[in-house]
Amino acid sequence: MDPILKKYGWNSFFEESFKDYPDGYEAGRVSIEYKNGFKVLTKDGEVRGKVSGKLRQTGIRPSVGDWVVILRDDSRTASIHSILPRKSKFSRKDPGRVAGEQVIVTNVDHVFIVTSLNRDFNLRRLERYVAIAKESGAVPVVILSKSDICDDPEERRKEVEEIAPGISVHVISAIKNTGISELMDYFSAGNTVALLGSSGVGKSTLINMIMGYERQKVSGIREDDDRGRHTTTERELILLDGGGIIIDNPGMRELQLWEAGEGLKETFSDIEELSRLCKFSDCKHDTEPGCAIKKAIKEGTLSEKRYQSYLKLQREFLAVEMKKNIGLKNMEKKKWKQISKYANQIRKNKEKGI
Ligand SMILES: Nc1nc2c(ncn2[C@@H]2O[C@H](COP(=O)(O)OP(=O)(O)OP(=O)(O)O)[C@@H](O)[C@H]2O)c(=O)[nH]1
Ligand SMILES: [Zn+2]
Repeated sequence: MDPILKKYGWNSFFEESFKDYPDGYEAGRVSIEYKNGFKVLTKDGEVRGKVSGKLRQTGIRPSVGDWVVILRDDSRTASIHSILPRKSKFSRKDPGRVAGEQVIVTNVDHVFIVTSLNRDFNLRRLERYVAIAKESGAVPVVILSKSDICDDPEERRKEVEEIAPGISVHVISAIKNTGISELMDYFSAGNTVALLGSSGVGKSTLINMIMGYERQKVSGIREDDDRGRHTTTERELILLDGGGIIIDNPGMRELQLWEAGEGLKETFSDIEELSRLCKFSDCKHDTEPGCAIKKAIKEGTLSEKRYQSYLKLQREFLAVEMKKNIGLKNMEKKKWKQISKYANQIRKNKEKGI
């Protein structure tokens, strides 16, 4: 396996889907998305990648983090022929389309869910982020930041561990430089970490500390101005000196539960398990007798707030699913409209003898 690609996160999973490509095709990882192209890291350095006509037709666009298959035009430019299957994927509803999916980043191994130990601390929001992270296929890690301004960080840690069983929780302070060296274990060679969290929780500060220097804002880099290209996002996949990969990730703030069926179930596995104990298999956990959820709430083994949070996220998820279906139906309608228009045209041409 190529040692340089390995540094960028290449592994047997991607190798397996790449192995049947003929000679001349190369694998590379998308590190930045520009308005009309991508920066792709290859074993021979960076190239500027453009999506091939065939890939464009599929409607699937590469995202930061993707492993892509390229054919070079020359040493610095290449066309992107395909996207290798993704190990994990963060997406949200495309703000520009009714029910379009916008993939934000892919192939993330660990996602740091950062929340600060001040007013931002909110167990319900954490549950939501954990569900999104689980659904993506990445492993969630909770980072409780700014412990220096919290009276009882260990108490908060316990609360988080309760709602997110099995998930690692780290308490850190950038000011006091505590808890950060433990995070370095996640930056082993080839492992990709992305950060998720509200504005102001200290994500940039943490990235700077991990990188060991004050990183320039990606948006400030305008290396392509001379050719009229600009970065469209501030997202960048960065290789750390000590190995490991970090995706600096402003866009992840507005993530919705785009796809969260399994992620939601896993996050609330306690509730899912309880509901299996209800007397009726279609129990609405409302007024039915023998309801295990109502019983657990009454006995204090399940918190009412957690149950409400579960219901809320489930409603949100169902609403998105509905929108998706409406979007699909509209797409279908449009397609048939086009087909009948085309058929009419053919008929008219025939009548005219064209
Ligand atoms: N008290 C305290 N403040 C911190 C700590 N880490 C970061 N801050 C401060 O929190 C503020 C926000 O930090 P940022 O790193 O910019 O937060 P961010 O999450 O990157 O915010 P966005 O870029 O808006 O997403 C800054 O004023 C930091 O100095 C910490 O450990 N303790
Ligand atoms: Zn029930």
